[in-house]
Amino acid sequence: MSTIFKKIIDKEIPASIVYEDDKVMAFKDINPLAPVHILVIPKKEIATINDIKEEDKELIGHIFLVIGKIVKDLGIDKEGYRVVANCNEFGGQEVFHLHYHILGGKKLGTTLS
Ligand SMILES: CCNC(=O)OC[C@H]1O[C@@H](n2cnc3c(=O)[nH]c(N)nc32)[C@H](O)[C@@H]1O
Repeated sequence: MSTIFKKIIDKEIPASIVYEDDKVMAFKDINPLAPVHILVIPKKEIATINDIKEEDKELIGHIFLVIGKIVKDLGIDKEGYRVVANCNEFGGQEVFHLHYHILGGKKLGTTLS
């Protein structure tokens, strides 16, 4: 089942893209919860963390290197930021296309639940 993120990948709907290569895209969250709130997604349609396969390990590693590049480009690498991935209902996942949230730009609270 296609998601709204697939439409963003296919440029069918707009997004404020901050990074793109052949395997990964990053764009600003439409409902930012912090001064910096970016979503980093694989272009490959992987629904949740549960669906990541052995064959995806290079891709997942690449996603984290892209996160490292984005936070450096934004100048928030040293002050700090949060990377969050939600899985399924209890994890609060709303869009079933794997995505990593980068939250930063302010001191974030410690509540993790
Ligand atoms: C709530 C955490 N669980 C989750 O699944 O996060 C999905 C995240 O995707 C965001 N979002 C939804 N639709 C769109 C859209 O069309 N465009 C953009 N740029 N972001 C979107 C939403 O605000 C949420 O933070």
